[in-house]
Formats: sequence, C-alpha cells, structure tokens
Amino acid sequence: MSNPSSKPIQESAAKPPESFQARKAKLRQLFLSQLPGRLADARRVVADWRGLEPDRTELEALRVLFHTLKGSGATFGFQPIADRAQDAEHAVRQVLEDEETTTAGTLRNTLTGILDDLEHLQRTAEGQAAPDPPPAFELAPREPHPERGSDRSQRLIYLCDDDPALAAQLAGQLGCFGYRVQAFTTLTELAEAVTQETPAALILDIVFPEDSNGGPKMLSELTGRGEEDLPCIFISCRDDFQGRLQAVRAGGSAYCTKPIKTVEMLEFLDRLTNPNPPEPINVLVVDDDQELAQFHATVLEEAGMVAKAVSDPEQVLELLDHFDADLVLMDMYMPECSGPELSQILRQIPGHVSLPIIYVSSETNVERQHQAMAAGADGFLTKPIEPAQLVAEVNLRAERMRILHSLMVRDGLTGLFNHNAIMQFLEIAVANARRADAMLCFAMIDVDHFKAVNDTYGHPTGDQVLMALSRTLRLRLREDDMVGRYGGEEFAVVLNGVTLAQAKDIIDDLRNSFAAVTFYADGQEFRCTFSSGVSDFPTFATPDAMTEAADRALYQAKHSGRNRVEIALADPSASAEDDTFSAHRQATDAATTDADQRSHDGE
Ligand SMILES: Nc1nc2c(ncn2[C@@H]2O[C@H](COP(=O)(O)OP(=O)(O)OP(=O)(O)O)[C@@H](O)[C@H]2O)c(=O)[nH]1
Repeated sequence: MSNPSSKPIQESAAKPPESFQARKAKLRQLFLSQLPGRLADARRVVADWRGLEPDRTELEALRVLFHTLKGSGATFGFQPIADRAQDAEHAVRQVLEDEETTTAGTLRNTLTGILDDLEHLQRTAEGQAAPDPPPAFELAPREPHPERGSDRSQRLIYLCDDDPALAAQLAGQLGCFGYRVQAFTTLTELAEAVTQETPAALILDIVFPEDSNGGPKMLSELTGRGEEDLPCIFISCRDDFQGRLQAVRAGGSAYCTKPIKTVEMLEFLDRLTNPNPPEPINVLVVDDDQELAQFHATVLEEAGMVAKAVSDPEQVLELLDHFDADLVLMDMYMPECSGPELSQILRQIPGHVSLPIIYVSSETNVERQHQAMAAGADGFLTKPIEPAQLVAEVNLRAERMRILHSLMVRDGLTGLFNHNAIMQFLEIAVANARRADAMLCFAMIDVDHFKAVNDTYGHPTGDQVLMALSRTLRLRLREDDMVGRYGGEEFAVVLNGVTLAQAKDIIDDLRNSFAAVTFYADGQEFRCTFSSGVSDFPTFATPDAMTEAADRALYQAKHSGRNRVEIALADPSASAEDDTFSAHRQATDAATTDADQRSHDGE
C-alpha cells in the first residue's frame, strides 16, 4: 500500500449484476473468437521469412504469442489448443536458445504444421456446443455477511443482571460508546425481550437468586429455541475454572469478571458484533492477454475483492496512483515489458517496495521461475490456476501485507493512527480542502491531570484510560474522520467537511461521553476528563499552522480550567500568554518523549 490515506476504489466491490458463469462463458467465447486473428498474425510472420533467417525480435514475439495461447487455452478449458501452443513455444525457444541446431526452414515447417493444427482445433471448438466447464472454473459460493445492524448506534445489547444498580451502571457506560443497551434484572424479562427482538449480543450474569447457574441455563434455552447465533458475554464474580467451564459449555463467547472493566467488555462487544465486513482486498491484474486478465479479475471479484485488469504494463504506474492495490498479479511474459522488468520498476519506487507481486504464468521451468522471482516477486502460480487456489493465495498474501502495513501506521496501545500517519492525513486533508474549497477542522485532545491518574492508580490503569478515550474517539466519529495518537496522552482528530462551530459541538459531545465513563482501580472508582483545542481551514492555511493553532487553543482550554473545548482564533492575543504557551509546549513535549520512551521500553 502506498500511503495510509489513499482509499481503495469502491466501484467494483458490489457484486456485479452479471453472474460469474455468464461472465466466464463470455470470456471463453471471446478467446475463441480472437484466436483466428492471433493465428493469422503468427502465420504472416512465419510466411514472411521465406528463405531468410528470422530475426530475434520476431522470434521473441512469436514465443510470447504461443506462450500466451498456452496459458489462456488451458485456463479457458481448451487443453488441446494449449498443448499445441506449448509445442510451438518450445520450438521457437529452441531456436532462440540454441541457434545452431535448428534451421529457419525446419522451424517454419514445424510452426506451419502446428498452426494448421491450431486452426483445426479452433474450428472444432467453435462447432461444438459449449463443453462441460472444466473444474478450473468452479468457485464455491461466497458466504453472505450476517446482517446485524449496520449502524453502530443500532447495535442492540441485552444485559441481564439481578443487581439493578450494576445493570444500570454498565448499560450507561456502554451507551457512552454507542451501544444501545437494554437492561433486565430477571431472566424471564430477558427471554420475553429476545422473543420480541433479537439483539446483536447478550451480556448475562451467571448467578441468579433462583438458580446459581441461571445465566448459562438461559443461554442454552435460547439456543435450543433457535437463537444459535446469539453471542453472549457472561459476567460473574466467580473467577474459578468451574464457573468458566459452565459458561463455555453453555456456548458463551466471552467471560468478564466483576467489577466489569468497561474497556475489556467493549473489546468483546466490538469483536462479537462487528457489523462491518472487512474492507475488500484490492488486486491489480496485469496480463497482456486481455481476456485472461479479465478472467482472473472476475474470479477475484466473485470472491469479494476489488480487481482491476490491465493488459498494458505501461499503464501500471499511473493506475497505482489512484488504485490502492494490496497486491499485483502479474503475467511473466509480456511483449513490451516482461513481468520481472515490471517488478524491478515497482521495487525501485519507494511507495511500492513492499507491494506483494505474484506471477501467474504457464512457465513450468523451475529455474526460469526462480530467476523471475529474484526480481522481487513474492510468489509464483502456474496457469491454469484453480480459482479457489488463486483466491486463497491472494487472500493470504494481501492479508499479511495489510497486517504489516497496519503495524507501521498504527499506535500499539490504542490501535489509532500513530503520530506520523495522522500528520500525513492532515497534510493530505489540507491539500484536498484547498483543491475542493472544502471545510476542514483539526482538534487536539489532551487528558486532564493524567499524571495524577498514573501516580494514583498506576501506569496500567493510565493505559486503560487512554484505550477508553481512543475507543470513544474511534467509535463516535464518522468513518472519514481520522483519529490518531499524537503522543503520550494527546490525541489528534482530522474532521472533514465541518465548520469550526460544528467541530466544537462534536468534540464537546465526545468530551461529555468520555467524562461519563467510570474507571475502576484498586477497588476505587474514578472518572477522567479531557481538554481540547480546535482549529480550522482556511483560517489556518497549512498543516503546521493548523496544528500550532489547535495546540494553542488546547493550552487555553487547560488554562481556563480544563474539561472544555476552545476554538483557535485567527489572531492569538497577548504575547505574554504566547511565552507561557511555548514554555508549556516544551515541557509537555519533554514529558511525552519520556513517556513514549517508557512505553517503548515495556514499562
Ligand atoms: N499510562 C500512560 N501514561 C502516559 C503515556 N504517555 C504519557 N503518559 C503520561 O502522561 C502524563 C502527562 O502528564 P502532564 O503532561 O503533566 O499532564 P497532565 O497531568 O495530564 O496535566 P494537564 O495536561 O495539565 O491536565 C505523564 O505523567 C506521562 O508519563 C502512556 O502511554 N501510558
């Protein structure tokens, strides 16, 4: 992936209206209809030799032509055509590699014979009814994504605990993170509610006054009634093996001990109710054989990926500027530029150094495969490739690359974008806003008296607070708003398409949500607040100016009593305050560096 900002092109993520079967039949037909033209081209070249020696360029072009025929013939299920094309490729290669032993005349005779055969095979294939699809065309139907509420606020959670205070408190906490929680104190009420509307998940106490194993029994009963897919998190004072075993046997998906840690509970809820299918994998397919490129793209799209097919290697760089490819599937032999050459070009461009490249070729010679891989490719697949294998290989490599990429741009503690990534986002957002004359705001957020949290409850509890805040930010903001950890206990948010007043309201809303979260440590409860400064474009016209202005406003928010949001004015007042601000920034930076170092050191 080139940079953290570029968004995948969405156009073909939706299932195309035409079925896979129909598309593959069309491509197959296209292959057959274009075959006479290709054979005629080859025949012309061979006939032109007359008594003369063929030159190497012509031979190389012929080799690629027959090689392509071999690959696409096999892929489209015309094995006899593929076999004869392989014979032709072999004959041409022999002349290219060992000119002494085969004369031009011999080669011309061989190729003419093969071309006769190929034309005959082409006519036979055309005349036949469509043959049974070869196994290579079969692809298991895709599992549809389960349809739970796609809007996070619609994620209904049923919580059942006989302690009304605990139930109300936990419901309130989870509500701060965008969940719609309905609390019940009896199992009968819960069972009745499930009949009315199935929730996205259950949170269920284990011990009830009427039955010390009431929760697990209720889950088993619900499952028996047909609610098999209902995820359930058990909550309990018991932390012993037997308690956990009962929960697992009843089909519990997770287990939290009381007092409930909100962050932990949210982790489970997010995982169990995640309504968003993973972002589709983007694949660029490069093959000079247009139908084959299209066919492989079709196979990948059928598996839910976004695939772009291109037959001219020269278009690849420009395409990659707009298409955030997770992986490139590349033919090895192409007339204008070979696969290994294209791989080398890509490897010499910083943004594409780690872009996975897989060759798809009918080259079976292991030595030549290794040579091609040495140019910087990551894998080799031999044509014809089973669609299921193609999908599996692409999935595996692209997912791994996504994880690596994510490690590079994400903060380890909170999972938010790290400092560099969020600053890069801001830069891109400013450029976009300038180009589109759009509104843009930037907010800096800093936890109040955070040092006291660490000093009082310990660093791990401080970490929990940071995780809770990052979650609040991530869950409550829109998808195109970017959230990052600026450093230490400071966070940064890029808000697209909002006015300064709207941004202030949004951050104020977040501030209220966060202030309502109760944390527990050492048997004690406590709450935290944050302060924030917000700046806007074009009042501040560069990323640096926006950052500095937001930081200054943040300082003002701290100075005015904390737990508040201040907006950055175009004309920052008194210079005396400026000096105080600079001193504050230096001190904060020093503390942050110190903390970053400590968390880096694993403290
Ligand atoms: N637990 C934890 N603490 C961190 C982390 N990064 C920074 N800190 C701490 O955050 C604290 C920031 O303290 P200060 O800059 O004095 O600010 P503050 O106490 O929040 O006070 P105000 O910002 O003025 O409200 C320092 O004690 C840092 O050690 C982290 O990753 N985890």
